[in-house]
Amino acid sequence: MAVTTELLDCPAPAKLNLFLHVTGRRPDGYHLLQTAFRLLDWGDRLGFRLRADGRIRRVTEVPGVPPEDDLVVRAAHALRDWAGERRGVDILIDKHLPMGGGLGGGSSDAATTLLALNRLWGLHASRDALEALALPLGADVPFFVFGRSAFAEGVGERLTPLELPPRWYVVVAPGVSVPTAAIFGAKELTRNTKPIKIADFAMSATRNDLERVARARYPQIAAAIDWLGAIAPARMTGSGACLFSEFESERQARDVAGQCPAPWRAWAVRGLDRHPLFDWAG
Ligand SMILES: C[C@](O)(CO)[C@H](O)COP(=O)(O)OP(=O)(O)OC[C@H]1O[C@@H](n2ccc(N)nc2=O)[C@H](O)[C@@H]1O
Ligand SMILES: Nc1ncnc2c1ncn2[C@@H]1O[C@H](COP(=O)(O)OP(=O)(O)OP(=O)(O)O)[C@@H](O)[C@H]1O
Repeated sequence: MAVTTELLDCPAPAKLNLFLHVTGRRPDGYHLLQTAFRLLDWGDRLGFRLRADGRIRRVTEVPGVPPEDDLVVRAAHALRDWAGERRGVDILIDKHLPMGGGLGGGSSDAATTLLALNRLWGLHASRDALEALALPLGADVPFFVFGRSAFAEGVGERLTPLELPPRWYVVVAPGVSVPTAAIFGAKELTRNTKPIKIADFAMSATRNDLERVARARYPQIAAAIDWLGAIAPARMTGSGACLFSEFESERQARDVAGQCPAPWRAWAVRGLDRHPLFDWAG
């Protein structure tokens, strides 16, 4: 029988890939990347309630994602098996991030689950241990556990902290959902960008190598990048579909977001330096 306890309410912030270079491909088909991750002050919210009976249940419907496939459920099982924990949890999801948006919504939900259950179950797992559990769940999940702006290499799991200036972003969702695997699998994708040094990272000297493929396949993405790009330099995040521009002030960002034509959606959001649950890993 479930025990009624307090709900632990936790944020699952979005990320942007400020740039994304594809530098190679591993024999297993996964791609070697260089990217700069930035957390955003905007995301999903998750609720966790302890269960004494050992069951792990997602108690909210997420359209298109059966509970057994949900990364939050898979993350909870991975952590419980690793720790030998006997208690369970009910998980509520309040989705705000567009799915298949390149904002890392599912990955961030999974990382928040690892961080929250580490606390709820009193496991005291180290950040390194949580990052190791995170990687099999998805290439972006270790970054959200790492919890700071980062320069990432490998498939995204080799993370170096990156100091970034305070910035605002306009994020535009062009109303399509992009399957990451199809973009990485495209024949026309270039996979030989020369590696850069972390110290050489600058927005103007980098790009998103996945953007050309996504633009060609999704005219809505091309049209939205062209609209935003006429106002400020604009770029796709991750494998799309969302795109963004960077601004120094909230006022500029809000002004541009307010001009976004329907049916596209736009948000003005602040870049974060730290994940709000940063202290929840040892
Ligand atoms: C595009 C990014 O969001 C950039 O941060 C990530 O590289 C994708 O991370 P993710 O959504 O967590 O992706 P995963 O769930 O691990 O992988 C989805 C699929 O994308 C492809 N994939 C992903 C990451 C990577 N470095 N190389 C790949 O080729 C693989 O076909 C994989 O089956
Ligand atoms: N909790 C979850 N929230 C969203 N998607 C989930 C979740 N669990 C599993 N998924 C699956 O993951 C897929 C990708 O969703 P997500 O929103 O993370 O994409 P994304 O923002 O493009 O991610 P990335 O930037 O990491 O490529 C969804 O289409 C869905 O099938």
